[in-house]
Amino acid sequence: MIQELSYIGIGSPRSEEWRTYGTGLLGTMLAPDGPDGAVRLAVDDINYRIAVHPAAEDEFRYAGWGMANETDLHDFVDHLESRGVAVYSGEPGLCQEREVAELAWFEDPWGIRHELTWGKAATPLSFSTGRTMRGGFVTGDQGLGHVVFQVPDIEEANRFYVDVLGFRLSDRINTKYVGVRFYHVNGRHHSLALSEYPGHVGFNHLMLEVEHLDDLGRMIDLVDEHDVDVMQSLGRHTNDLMTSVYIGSPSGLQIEYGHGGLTVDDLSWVARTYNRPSYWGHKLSDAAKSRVPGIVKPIAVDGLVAAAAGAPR
Ligand SMILES: Cc1ccc(O)c(O)c1CC[C@@H]1C(=O)CC[C@]2(C)C(=O)CC[C@@H]12
Ligand SMILES: [Fe+2]
Repeated sequence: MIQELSYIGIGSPRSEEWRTYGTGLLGTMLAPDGPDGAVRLAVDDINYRIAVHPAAEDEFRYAGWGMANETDLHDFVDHLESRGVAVYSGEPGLCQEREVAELAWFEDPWGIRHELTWGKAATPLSFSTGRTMRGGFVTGDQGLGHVVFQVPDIEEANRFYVDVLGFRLSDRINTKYVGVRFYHVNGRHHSLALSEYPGHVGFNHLMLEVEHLDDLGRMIDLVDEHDVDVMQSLGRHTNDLMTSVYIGSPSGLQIEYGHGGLTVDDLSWVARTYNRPSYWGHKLSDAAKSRVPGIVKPIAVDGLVAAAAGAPR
């Protein structure tokens, strides 16, 4: 079973800007660069959890999921193969770069790459925040945070992520405009959410949760000192009760910066359907309305690009 969201990687022409964005605004810690010059950021004593690889265009590269141990990883790979998923084992050089003991990877039906790992390197007492903060990030047995992908077909995605990968549904939010499903793999209300976006596949946001409301408030104060837009104003979500703000980044994806998220207990949890995303706030800014929602690409349909075939952008 997948235990946690462990790390993520993106590619970006503006990777260098993540040094000041990551430390001065997010409050993450700069870790040593990767072998390709990737900017790497730590949010706790795990050596790094966010990698921004230099690339010609913004792209989602991979999400890394942590397994409990080597037996669990091997059993899970066997399970995936029995369900017809092509799984590739990570070469020693790749394991070294990700700083994990072992790695296996596969792609979802639309090419979103997932890496299954165990034994990621940690250095006790190594973490300190990149800017002055009252506390740190909420990680531990809740993992890095959560990732949200846009997929062209939410029902097909649900079959893959739930029936094959074992993500557990926390709840759904269905509005006039969008359908989103939220999934947990540990106490965190969701480590993964999927939003339906016909004709497209995308990476909308990474959520990082801080222990103290003050550190969310101060981040909002600091936005003006960086070349960054607020995409959704401060608000509180109906399902996970998270108080958060969404900001842009140098690389297309958004960062949801939150505090006070709910934890779930599988023994008693019952999935609900909500008809609105937030109790209050989370107003879309003009910047958000004028921009593509994340690192979003049209998917190929019968050799044509969906956008060219008339799908909504
Ligand atoms: C509604 C909600 C609850 C908890 C969260 O952590 C969270 O990020 C959200 C917002 C999800 C958000 C949305 O509702 C509108 C459509 C969005 C912008 C997408 O296309 C992906 C994320 C989606
Ligand atoms: Fe979120």
